[in-house]
Amino acid sequence: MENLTNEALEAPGDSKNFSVLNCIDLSSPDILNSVSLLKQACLDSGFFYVINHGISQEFMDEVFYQSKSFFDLPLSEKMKVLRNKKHRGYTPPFDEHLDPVNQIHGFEVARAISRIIALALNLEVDFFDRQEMLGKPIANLRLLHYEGRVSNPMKGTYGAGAHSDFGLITLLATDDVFGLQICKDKDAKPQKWEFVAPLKGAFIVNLGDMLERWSNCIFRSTLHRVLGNGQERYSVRLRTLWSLIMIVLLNACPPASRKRTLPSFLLSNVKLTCSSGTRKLAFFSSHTKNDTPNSVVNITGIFASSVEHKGSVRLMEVIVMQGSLLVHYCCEEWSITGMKGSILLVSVWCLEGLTDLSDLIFLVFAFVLSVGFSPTRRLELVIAPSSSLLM
Ligand SMILES: O=C(O)CCC(=O)C(=O)O
Ligand SMILES: [Fe+2]
Repeated sequence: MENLTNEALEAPGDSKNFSVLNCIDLSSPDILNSVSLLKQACLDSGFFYVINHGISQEFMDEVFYQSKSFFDLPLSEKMKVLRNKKHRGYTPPFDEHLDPVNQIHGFEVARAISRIIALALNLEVDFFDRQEMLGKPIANLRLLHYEGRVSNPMKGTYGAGAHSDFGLITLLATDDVFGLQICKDKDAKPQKWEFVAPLKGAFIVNLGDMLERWSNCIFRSTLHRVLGNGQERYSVRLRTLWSLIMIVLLNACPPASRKRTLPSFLLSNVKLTCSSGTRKLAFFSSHTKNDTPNSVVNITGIFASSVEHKGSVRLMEVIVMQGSLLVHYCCEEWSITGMKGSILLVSVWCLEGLTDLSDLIFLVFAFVLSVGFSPTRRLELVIAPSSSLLM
């Protein structure tokens, strides 16, 4: 457990406890300036503010008002809308409530930001904002209520524990109570946590793990957490993922090396035949400059086959949004004097409730077969309910 004093909980009067974030004005005609500010922020912490996003203050005030009214209801009332198996509804002690109307507003902001992100990655402006990507995004809107408890990091109690968000980007609106902290370097000892100040009318935006991966670890998905200081706190969070079905194949360099080359992206469509029929998939791959384009991804038969990197499979990650599933697959070769092998790690995160187990089994085995499983490989399969991720 980290070695923290209660200073971390004090209302941050001292500016050195703050992270100074760039502010992107979505209404600004100076797009080059926005791209530059956003790129700087994405390289630094992956956190920034957006202002003039087109969602009115009156609307946000109403959202917070409704949120507060809901959380003020007696528990018995709230339990009537207990979350369902798709994780929609009330979740004690955290509360969530899906409002599709509000999501439409949020998507427009996410779309506008994704266009600037694309430019910052030297991609076509509509790279992320196209039908396959954000056409029918999976998104998750939460109204969060932190009861007025005082967190104690030394005892491991938090408003929300340290995590990074998965997905593309997260939009966060908070009231004016401090609590959100980021840690730019998770490996630093001791870790340094900085407050992100609430900014009236702005959304705090942070990049998710997927964007970190897609950008070859250049853009950051930063660890963050929420500390309670005794005051009640409300926030509204929209996480955007992608369209319903998508495969992302990445021939990423080992994360440890954090190689600093911008990937180029290749987009094509493949068909996947699985237990519930043929599905059209948007297929994305990235490759580093050293790879020969197209040799990186070799699609055979019904599924993508292994990723070649200088003749051998080095590291491959496949992330599949299969309706409600997110499968994260990683194959890494190791070699210790005289011994060689590889590790296969398949994590299956069930985002919306596991509805079709046969699809899941199919996917896992397709992955394993596609790289040629051998006894020297260790296979780890992690199936985690979404609630453990959606903290
Ligand atoms: O409430 C906040 O300030 C942050 C919430 C958060 O990080 C999350 O829900 O992923
Ligand atoms: Fe988060």
